[in-house]
Amino acid sequence: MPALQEKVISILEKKIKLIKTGEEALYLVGPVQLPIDLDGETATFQWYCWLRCKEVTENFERIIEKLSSINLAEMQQSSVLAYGDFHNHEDALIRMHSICHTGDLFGSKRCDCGFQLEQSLKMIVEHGTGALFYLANHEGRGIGLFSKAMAYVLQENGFDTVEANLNLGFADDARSYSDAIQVLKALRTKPVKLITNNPKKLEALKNAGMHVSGRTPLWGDVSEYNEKYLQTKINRSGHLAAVGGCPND
Ligand SMILES: Nc1nc2c(ncn2[C@@H]2O[C@H](COP(=O)(O)OP(=O)(O)OP(=O)(O)O)[C@@H](O)[C@H]2O)c(=O)[nH]1
Repeated sequence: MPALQEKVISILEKKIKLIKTGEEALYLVGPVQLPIDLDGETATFQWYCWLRCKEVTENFERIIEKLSSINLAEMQQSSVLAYGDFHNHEDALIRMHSICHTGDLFGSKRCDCGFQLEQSLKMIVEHGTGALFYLANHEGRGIGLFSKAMAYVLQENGFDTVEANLNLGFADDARSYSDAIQVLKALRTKPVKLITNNPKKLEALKNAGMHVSGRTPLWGDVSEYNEKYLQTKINRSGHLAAVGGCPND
């Protein structure tokens, strides 16, 4: 093997972790220092990304060699931004954030996702220790971007969010947290406090054996554009309303 490749492999294999999940494996790469701008202040997170593979091996060279022949850009990967002493600190705040192309990237006001993404990062930094998991296979609550566009068309024709998903043949919520939880366990075993309004996320963590010490709600950025969406989350999807009532009361 040429010298450069050996060098590349020796650099990378120190930064890869194998997480066995039954017959398959997750390969976690990181940490990479990621300085992030939050309201003009720079906060440096430790960024990790993971990939699920059928092959289970500690010979990471095999995995690195395969990368250029699989079209990873066609299937987005999930990642996590950890902050502070995430492994050891007694008290950590975490967010399991479902990808939202329209809200997170475009700043769409039809949902509250973009607001929640930015706010969660700020809350984690303020808290001192935590992590934000950015779950790339969760678009549209697990239906994918193209189907979400169709769901939006239905919503523009009188359907609510839940009805739109159901009428397209999907479950209301098809998200799985299992890979993210495996990664969380690899990074931290101490208790976590979850930023969410969704009790299903708490259940997923508890059912997987994580010690969840509590929940921090996150409502906000209510507008005429997302009012109905937020109400539907509370009335039909089981989200816990803000203290004192619905977020737009
Ligand atoms: N199918 C569908 N998905 C949507 C819609 N608006 C936002 N989403 C997706 O919903 C996901 C976020 O789920 P939410 O139900 O808003 O919130 P949650 O993650 O369950 O709960 P929180 O932790 O409190 O944010 C993201 O993946 C968005 O892409 C919509 O109108 N239809």
